[in-house]
Amino acid sequence: MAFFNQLTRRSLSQSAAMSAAIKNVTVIGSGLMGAGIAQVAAQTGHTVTMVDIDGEAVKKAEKRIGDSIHRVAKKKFADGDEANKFISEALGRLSTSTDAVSSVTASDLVVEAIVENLDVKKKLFAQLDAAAPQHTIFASNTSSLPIGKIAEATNRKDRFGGLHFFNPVPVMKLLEVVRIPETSQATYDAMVAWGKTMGKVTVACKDTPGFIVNRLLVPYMFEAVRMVERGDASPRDVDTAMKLGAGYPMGPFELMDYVGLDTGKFIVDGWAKADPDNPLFKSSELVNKLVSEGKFGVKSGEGIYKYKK
Ligand SMILES: CCCCCCCC(=O)CC(=O)SCCNC(=O)CCNC(=O)[C@H](O)C(C)(C)COP(=O)(O)OP(=O)(O)OC[C@H]1O[C@@H](n2cnc3c(N)ncnc32)[C@H](O)[C@@H]1OP(=O)(O)O
Ligand SMILES: NC(=O)C1=CN([C@@H]2O[C@H](COP(=O)(O)OP(=O)(O)OC[C@H]3O[C@@H](n4cnc5c(N)ncnc54)[C@H](O)[C@@H]3O)[C@@H](O)[C@H]2O)C=CC1
Repeated sequence: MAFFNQLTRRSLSQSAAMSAAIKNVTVIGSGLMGAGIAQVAAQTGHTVTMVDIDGEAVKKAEKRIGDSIHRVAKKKFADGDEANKFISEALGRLSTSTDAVSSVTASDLVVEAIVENLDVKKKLFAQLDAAAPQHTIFASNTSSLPIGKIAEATNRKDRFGGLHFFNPVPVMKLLEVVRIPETSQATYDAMVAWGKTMGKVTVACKDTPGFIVNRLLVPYMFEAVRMVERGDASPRDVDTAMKLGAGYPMGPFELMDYVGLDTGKFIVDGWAKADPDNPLFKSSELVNKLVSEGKFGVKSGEGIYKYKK
């Protein structure tokens, strides 16, 4: 018992040391998710570098962060001066870059939120592994790819895990923390502790397809698409039905447009490849067609529905 307590104390103090050390955060990818993660990290006192290969994407992200942080501050502070102070301090902690490798040299934690493609993620992590300090924890925000496969690109599997946020990050309270067999206890504890400093409620999940939420949500969305493809109901009526009949804040088609049909397609295509006989992972002609036309949803101005640009 004394030995166990000693071990527990040691691992707790190790993880406390690691989480206390998470001050500098690099977020790679400044799309829907990366911008949200960078914003919340800056709001909660971290020094943040937000990186994207695309300079235009960085500019768009800065605009989205500006809008979102004003909404957050308005809700948080009745006093306008306090709200302005909160905004300017948070934005003061956030810088941007288009060079991933040079942005991790002083990083304690790297959260990757780039395109949902295994080879692209592995290539990025291999480059970062060579440049980041030894203590730096690497995490992927992937929706559907195996964390263990992404980690193979590095020599730091013990300091690698999944940190899966939800869209919109400043609003959604959940963070799924995913460990692979090699993730050390200290790394896992540091990721959970960091999630709490980000104001999130964490749940633990093994490295299984879709973790918890997406394993349930993605088949539900694609079943809604199949219903429309069969001509059983219109997207509008399905959305209305699920909002008013099941209490969901958005119907499945509104949510697909919100998260991005391209991301949805990457997810089911990947799962179908790994498990071709699973009827829940069948792709959809409608989604494939929209994605091939560049209709990704809200972010491109059109998906299932049309949006004002
Ligand atoms: C194809 C399959 C692909 C799957 C892809 C994988 C995806 C993943 O890996 C995991 C995911 O993220 S799944 C998506 C999870 N997200 C959801 O389910 C969102 C559902 N929608 C909602 O909760 C609300 O409609 C929502 C909160 C979005 C908006 O709420 P409302 O409709 O009530 O609209 P508002 O009145 O504008 O907002 C309500 C309150 O929230 C604040 N707010 C909204 N957006 C914000 C943002 N971006 N930044 C900061 N604050 C924001 C807003 O201020 C408002 O606050 P109150 O003034 O207090 O009401
Ligand atoms: N959209 C959603 O609701 C959610 C998405 N995710 C996951 O988060 C990740 C990002 O998704 P989104 O933000 O929706 O995508 P997005 O398409 O909005 O943004 C991705 C960004 O990554 C950039 N990028 C691509 N390759 C890069 C590289 N090598 N280096 C630096 N930047 C690069 C792109 O220029 C783009 O700006 C994906 O893995 C996705 O599965 C996780 C939770 C929710």
